[in-house]
Amino acid sequence: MTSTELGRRDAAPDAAPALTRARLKTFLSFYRPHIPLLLADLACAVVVSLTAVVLPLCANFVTKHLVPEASQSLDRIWQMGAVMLALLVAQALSTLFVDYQGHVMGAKMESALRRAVFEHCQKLSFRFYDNKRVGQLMSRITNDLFNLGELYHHGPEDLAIAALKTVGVVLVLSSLDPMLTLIVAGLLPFALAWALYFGRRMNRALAMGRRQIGAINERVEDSLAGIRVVQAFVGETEENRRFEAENQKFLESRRTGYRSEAFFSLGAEGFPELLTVLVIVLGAVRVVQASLSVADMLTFLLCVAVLVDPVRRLANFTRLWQAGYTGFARVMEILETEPDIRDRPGAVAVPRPRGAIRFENVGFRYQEDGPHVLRGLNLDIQPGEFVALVGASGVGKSTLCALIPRFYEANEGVIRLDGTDIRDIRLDSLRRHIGVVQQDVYLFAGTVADNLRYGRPDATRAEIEAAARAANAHDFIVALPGGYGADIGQRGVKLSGGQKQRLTIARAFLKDPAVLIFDEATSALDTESERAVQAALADLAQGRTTLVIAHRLSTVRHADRILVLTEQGIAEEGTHEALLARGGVYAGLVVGQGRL
Ligand SMILES: Nc1ncnc2c1ncn2[C@@H]1O[C@H](COP(=O)(O)OP(=O)(O)OP(=O)(O)O)[C@@H](O)[C@H]1O
Repeated sequence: MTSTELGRRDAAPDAAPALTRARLKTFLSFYRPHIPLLLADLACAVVVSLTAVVLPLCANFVTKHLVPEASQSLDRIWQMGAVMLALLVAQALSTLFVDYQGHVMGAKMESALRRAVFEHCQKLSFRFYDNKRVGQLMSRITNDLFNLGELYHHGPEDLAIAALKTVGVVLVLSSLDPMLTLIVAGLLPFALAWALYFGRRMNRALAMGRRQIGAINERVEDSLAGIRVVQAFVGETEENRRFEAENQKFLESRRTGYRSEAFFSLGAEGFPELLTVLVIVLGAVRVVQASLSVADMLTFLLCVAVLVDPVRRLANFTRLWQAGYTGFARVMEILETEPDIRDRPGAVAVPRPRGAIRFENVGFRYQEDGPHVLRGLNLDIQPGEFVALVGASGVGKSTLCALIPRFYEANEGVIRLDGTDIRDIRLDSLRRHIGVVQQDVYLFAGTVADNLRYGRPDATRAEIEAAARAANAHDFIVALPGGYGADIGQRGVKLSGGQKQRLTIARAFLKDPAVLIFDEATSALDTESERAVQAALADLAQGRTTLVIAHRLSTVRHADRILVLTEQGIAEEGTHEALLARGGVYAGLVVGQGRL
């Protein structure tokens, strides 16, 4: 399945997907590590069901046989009392086990699947995330998996208890009065149909509610993450309106859900009452006709109470199945999405490369049927060379750089690092040797030190400080309240643009890559910050191959080589002076920026 297909699925109605044999097999396979617990859970479910059936039988025995002979059997009544108490204890202990260990089993399965999904998400490429909404992914990893955990736990137990109780009770009742049993059992399908009908409507509304929660998540995330833009554009009213539209849809789904739930509960509570009245009236008639004893009628009444439980459980199972299986299918869609960028068979880890990069006839497009962003591109970069990439916005500078660490895979041609096709190098090894300082700086919520250490978790405090000094960041870091331990806020909001960029440079210093890709920030920094960033970059570039996507021509001046990218490919290359003298595209760009 492709990530585009997945993106479309999120917008599709939340219908439960078809249950195929293969899917069911996969669904059940997650029980495998928990078979002992599952069997214990089922054994307890058997105990719960049998005790529920045996207790009315005990009552029957006491009222039918022991009470009439009370003078000789008081002791036996006490004994029966003890037996019933023992049954109750067994039932209580089994219920306790099912409620506790059964839930733990479900939670373990849920958490293992959540880990698998999260780990799988880490492997999926940029292309997957280009087509995905984080809010919807979050709702798969949280809500969907919660529903699945519930199904894994309650599903087998509900089915086992419902089946055993129904069969047990019907057997007991038919041994007492087959005719009355037939009437009582004849009502069961109606009760079930009621429960299933309203249960299904309730589920549909619940599913709609879940989808709406995903949409609300998405809105909240988008709006709050972009709060600066919202406030700068005075977009609060529009944001509130868009949020409220989703919120209202959520309310509507809840309203529909609660209406069906009310009818569902009406059936769940009304059905036993109806059966009780029926058994009292018809039972009394049978007693008067001497075809039923009062003791048997009492047993009937006790059994009717037991019989309600399977109906409730079956309705509950359909709800769990609908929510859990839909969740399972949605989660499997992620797990079944093959990472499109993987290690080739036989790919190897390489030692620190010298840093020669070569593009041979490289072509790339983002969508299979989309336009080429790069086509027939040839490029040779020497180890240690400082190369600047310039060109109009959207010509593919960032794309070209993203192909080197294989964030995207070139569709045509070969890219080599020190002569080796990068697809023959293990992905982790390749990326470990390449440092990327992205244009839209991403810092994690946490402290300065945590962020710097990201590329090298074992870095010592001295190494972190050295990297920060090299990136011209040390002085501003120590001036922060808390210094290296200062909390920088979500995505580093408490720092300026230049400070954030210097932190990412320091992070790259610590990683010490052989190849450095620097996508310069387009947003203008003040002169001092720019100078600090430039000096840091110049230091960082020492002794490594550096590819800079330059938006400010001051970055370019001292480059060993400037590549001018146009839609037709590399149109010009040379030093700043040589290209100026040539009076071509580059000279035009320089004039356009008002700098010579
Ligand atoms: N993830 C993506 N999915 C689809 N198309 C994309 C994606 N990223 C970029 N593009 C398209 O590819 C083309 C090249 O984009 P790229 O970001 O490489 O240009 P650039 O030269 O780096 O631009 P800028 O100087 O503005 O950063 C553009 O037309 C852009 O719309």
